[in-house]
Amino acid sequence: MTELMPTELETGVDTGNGSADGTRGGAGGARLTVLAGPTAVGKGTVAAQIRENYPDIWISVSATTRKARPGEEHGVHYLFVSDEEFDRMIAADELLEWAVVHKAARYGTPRQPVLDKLAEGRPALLEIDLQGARQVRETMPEAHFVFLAPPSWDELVRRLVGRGTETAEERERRLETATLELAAEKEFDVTIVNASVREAADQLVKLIRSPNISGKS
Ligand SMILES: Nc1nc2c(ncn2[C@@H]2O[C@H](COP(=O)(O)OP(=O)(O)O)[C@@H](O)[C@H]2O)c(=O)[nH]1
Ligand SMILES: Nc1ncnc2c1ncn2[C@@H]1O[C@H](COP(=O)(O)OP(=O)(O)O)[C@@H](O)[C@H]1O
Repeated sequence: MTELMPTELETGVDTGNGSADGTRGGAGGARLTVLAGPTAVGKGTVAAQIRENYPDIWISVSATTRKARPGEEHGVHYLFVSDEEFDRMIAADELLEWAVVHKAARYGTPRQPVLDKLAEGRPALLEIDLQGARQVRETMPEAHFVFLAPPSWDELVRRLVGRGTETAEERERRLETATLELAAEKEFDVTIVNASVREAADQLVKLIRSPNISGKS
């Protein structure tokens, strides 16, 4: 695991030399980047910032069995599917990875769109939980694995409470999971500390566009 400083990130240069290893597109040297981190660290916020400002980066739309929240659109934020449809996707081997998250609902990454984007040479980003990141590491070890960390534990709790989308009981459960997730930081190639959303997003974009980190070929 490497703690990347902004100056190191500046040096990430896309050589345009793609390879045919399945995780990098031929034309643009695009590679899959996986972003994970504890609940409420700001994964969704950083991903939204990238979606808005860097349209060249493709962000995977996950399938989920959870209900849509007000303002969420099918096909934009998630593919909201029934339990039966999720079962079918698993049985048909359509998911690159999937997991039950926060003991609440199932989430999974449709495989084909990811492979299509990488084949086109377009950089692709998955914003998924730790269990999913571990599965992708098994099947696509050449991907970039990026851990988004909070500036401190207290700030993580403040963000979770401040978001106001969970009950006190759900928050307790998420914080228990967060303790385990923070301990997994060392499994990742790079850590980005999400102090400022803009800076974290910019650092992540540099990584997404960079063909190599941590000595990966
Ligand atoms: N394994 C896996 N986790 C996912 C996927 N999509 C989203 N997640 C994770 O599911 C968790 C819950 O996401 P969400 O329902 O948007 O709630 P929130 O991020 O806590 O507001 C987050 O930790 C996401 O990273 C996916 O396709 N696979
Ligand atoms: N860098 C940051 N500084 C302050 N607040 C942040 C930052 N990043 C995210 N937040 C806030 O923290 C809360 C959790 O962010 P969210 O993106 O929902 O987390 P996650 O997707 O990791 O669960 C939200 O209220 C969001 O506005």
